[in-house]
Amino acid sequence: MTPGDGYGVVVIGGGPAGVTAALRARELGSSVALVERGNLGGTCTNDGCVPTRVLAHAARLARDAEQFADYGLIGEAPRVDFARLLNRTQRIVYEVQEKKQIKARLESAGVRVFERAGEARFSDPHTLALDGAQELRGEKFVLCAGGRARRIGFPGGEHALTHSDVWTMKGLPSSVAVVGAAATGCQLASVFAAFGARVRLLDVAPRILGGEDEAVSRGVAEAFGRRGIEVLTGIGGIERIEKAGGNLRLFYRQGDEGRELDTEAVVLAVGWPGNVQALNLDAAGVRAERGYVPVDDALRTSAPHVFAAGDVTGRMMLVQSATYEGALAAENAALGSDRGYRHAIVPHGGFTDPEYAGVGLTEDRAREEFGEAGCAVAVVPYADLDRGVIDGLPEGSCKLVVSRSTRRVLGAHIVGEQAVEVVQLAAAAMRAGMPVEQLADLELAYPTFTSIVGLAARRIVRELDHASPEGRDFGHPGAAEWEHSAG
Ligand SMILES: Cc1cc2nc3c(=O)[nH]c(=O)nc-3n(C[C@H](O)[C@H](O)[C@H](O)COP(=O)(O)OP(=O)(O)OC[C@H]3O[C@@H](n4cnc5c(N)ncnc54)[C@H](O)[C@@H]3O)c2cc1C
Ligand SMILES: NC(=O)c1ccc[n+]([C@@H]2O[C@H](COP(=O)([O-])OP(=O)(O)OC[C@H]3O[C@@H](n4cnc5c(N)ncnc54)[C@H](O)[C@@H]3O)[C@@H](O)[C@H]2O)c1
Repeated sequence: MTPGDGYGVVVIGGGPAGVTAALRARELGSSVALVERGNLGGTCTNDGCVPTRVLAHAARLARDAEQFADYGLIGEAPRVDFARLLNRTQRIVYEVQEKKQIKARLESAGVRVFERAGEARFSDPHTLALDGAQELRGEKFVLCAGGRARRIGFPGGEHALTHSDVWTMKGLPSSVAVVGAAATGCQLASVFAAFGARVRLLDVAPRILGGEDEAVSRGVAEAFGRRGIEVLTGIGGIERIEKAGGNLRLFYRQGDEGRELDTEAVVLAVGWPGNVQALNLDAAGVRAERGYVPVDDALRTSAPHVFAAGDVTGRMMLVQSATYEGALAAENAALGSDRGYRHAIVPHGGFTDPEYAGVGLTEDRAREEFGEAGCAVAVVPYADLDRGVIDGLPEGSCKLVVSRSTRRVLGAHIVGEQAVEVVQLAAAAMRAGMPVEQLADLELAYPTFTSIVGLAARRIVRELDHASPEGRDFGHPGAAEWEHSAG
């Protein structure tokens, strides 16, 4: 490729990673083109975070209405009009698009945008073929093609839906079997249950939310049980789906036994492979592995002129990480630099009821890395919070994991109201390298859910003080706390 021939940086994908990459590369002076096969916004705006969060908000409103009578409010308990809710969901996706004005923003920054351009595919290392025989040449490329819901092959699999099909449902199914109990599956199970559907949640893994701290898995599973969601973990796999009257019959294995359940809908949430196939990566010399594009810490693929960011790398499939990676890949592509990065402190969570969240090492991982005796752990129940009692939401707990030698926070894992917001405080403390004593000292606002992080930190400080040879004896841990529960 000769200088002046084509764009300095071509970005494939108009989701969070691609849009950030294009803006950053342009900011650094490159000529930039962005190709999106469909609508700008990616899974995040169109099919994932935004519409899912709308359903979670509606579920929250329905749940809050259950407290009306307790708080002296008179009114009928609402029923869901699912079709209307899905209209609202589409409306909000549109409003978020309108708010962001992604195309105008890219274009005013000087990015050439090819939207609804069909699948881009490499025809040689520096050329992309777009639908309609158009060609696009680039010196460097940033692959931000995201991922898609995995489909598993079994007889009758065509009767199963994915989360993308939920947006066009005609009405609320009376019963749903959600297969896959990680972030997507748990959120879907939670909202369907909140609207009154009978929900069965199945997973081959021994526990739901298998990537989270064990306390989070247990806390959410128990809470789901209290809400009538049947959690079926450790299944041997799905065998087939058959039509049975107006319903579906799902056959699955549990140990040596074949089992079945009848349900109106089956939704698969069994994984999220990268969108690699259509890209014809071989033509660019880019290696794909197990459905993703592997990258080094500088986000470089196996071809030195091609970078990748976001879900397509299979590293950390979250919006905040996709945007970080998009910016970094663009810098390395535009500047020819080699700056590396590994995700370490990534607060994340799910908008289930109750919410869950985590950041840093799980307790098990921390004990593996720092030794059994190297960690101090406190678990504070939400019931200790006055705010939990005030709002009638005492369910959940906050676990804080701290290194005994450095006194730094290694991880925080929360189940309970506003958990995804609360965890950000622990993340900030981790990023600042704050000793747990400083976190314990913060005069956090009362009465808030976030103050649970302070309670956990103070519990650990007391424990560490007790344990140190020069430590002073403050008496029973927790005795000097204003917020506590006798239970
Ligand atoms: C149900 C659900 C809920 C989620 N909720 C959250 C949440 O609450 N918080 C959070 O942080 N994350 C959430 N996620 C994850 C989040 O959506 C992703 O991590 C994020 O969208 C990744 O951004 P990306 O830019 O890498 O990919 P995407 O957002 O998927 O964007 C990739 C884009 O590339 C385009 N593309 C693909 N192939 C081609 C091609 N060959 N040519 C041209 N264009 C192409 C696609 O059309 C797409 O627009 C959720 C995911 C799901 C499925
Ligand atoms: N709130 C959020 O931030 C949010 C929400 C949704 C998704 N995401 C992100 O999107 C990515 C994909 O998440 P996901 O939940 O869709 O997929 P996942 O790959 O994280 O989990 C898939 C689940 O399906 C199970 N599974 C696999 N095969 C199965 C089978 N044959 N039968 C039964 N169970 C099976 C796995 O054990 C696992 O629990 C994740 O990285 C996640 O972080 C984030």
